[in-house]
Amino acid sequence: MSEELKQLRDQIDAIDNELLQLVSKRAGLAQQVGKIKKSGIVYRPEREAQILARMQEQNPGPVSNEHIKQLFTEIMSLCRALEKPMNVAYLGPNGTFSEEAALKRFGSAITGMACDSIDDVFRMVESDAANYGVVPVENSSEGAIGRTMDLLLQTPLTICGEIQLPVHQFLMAQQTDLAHISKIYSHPQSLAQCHHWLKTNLPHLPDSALINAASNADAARQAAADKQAAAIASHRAAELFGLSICAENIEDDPRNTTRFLVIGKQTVAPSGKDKTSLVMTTNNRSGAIYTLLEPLAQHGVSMSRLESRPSRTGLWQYVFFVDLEGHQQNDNVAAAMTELRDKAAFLKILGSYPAA
Ligand SMILES: C=C(O[C@@H]1C=C(C(=O)O)C=C[C@H]1O)C(=O)O
Repeated sequence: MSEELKQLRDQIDAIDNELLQLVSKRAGLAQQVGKIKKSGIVYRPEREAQILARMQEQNPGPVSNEHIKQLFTEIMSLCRALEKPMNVAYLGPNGTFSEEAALKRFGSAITGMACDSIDDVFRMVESDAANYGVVPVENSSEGAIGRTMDLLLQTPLTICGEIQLPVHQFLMAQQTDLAHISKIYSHPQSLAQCHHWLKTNLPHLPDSALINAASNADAARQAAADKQAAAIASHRAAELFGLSICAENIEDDPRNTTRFLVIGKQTVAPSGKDKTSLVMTTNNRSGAIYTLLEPLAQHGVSMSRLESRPSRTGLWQYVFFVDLEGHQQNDNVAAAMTELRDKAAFLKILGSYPAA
């Protein structure tokens, strides 16, 4: 080994020793914080969001902000686990984008609970079998996930956070020759997201060869049992089921992103950069939606999302899901909510939480 290399490695070893001492000291402090928390609620999304924002602001480089965020998410994950172990439910099986989203937010020091359906994720949290749930709510190219929105309307749970996950789709099979593929399994939303790529690169496949699966991970499982089949799924699914990657990033829109919500039983304090989600109905007069949006405009509250869903209580009646900028404890949001309570036939605040 050259003298220069040895010197550099000696310095790295010394820094690792210091890092280990610092991480252990931090973990000890988190344990003490855990003892002070009387409510028993360990996870504080607003505090974690502030720490991640500060670390990215102060990041001197050369490590990217994205990697700094991952590193500190992991450090907080292990500190949290020392306060109290945490169960997080998500749409399974393992290898789905929902699992990826859960790990992105909570880090790896959690017990993951893969559920069979979005309904089950809600049930697990409602019954306290899980502390938190992670559910998909919208995709940038395919729009809203209707089931999640319908369940949000009924549930007593609150939204504690949001996760934006760039969704990259991979074509995977037992071998990598596209000519040998006679069918492709995937979740209908992933098939739709790769429509153009499939038509261009596998023109010999009829539409009947594109087979709906319950999830992308389930698609990978089926492809692992059939030599002529391929699956469209996440990179993690290929690893889990021992499949080879035939093509990467085959989504038609490279900015393709899915937004997930964290659901739980707590109200989250303001972080300084928050969102508030609510659902409301009008009294069905003409111009009624204008009446609902007017208080927001008057109090200078920006709306980042407006989505309507059939109300299921009457034909052509709708509920409106609205995301606002700001926390319900902010003066302008609180004032707008007070007015809305008077004007809306029904209003439910789903939660305020740190903006992703
Ligand atoms: C240590 C705490 O508990 C948890 C762990 C945190 C951390 O590791 O920094 C931050 C917030 C909480 O989710 C705390 O509330 O300060």
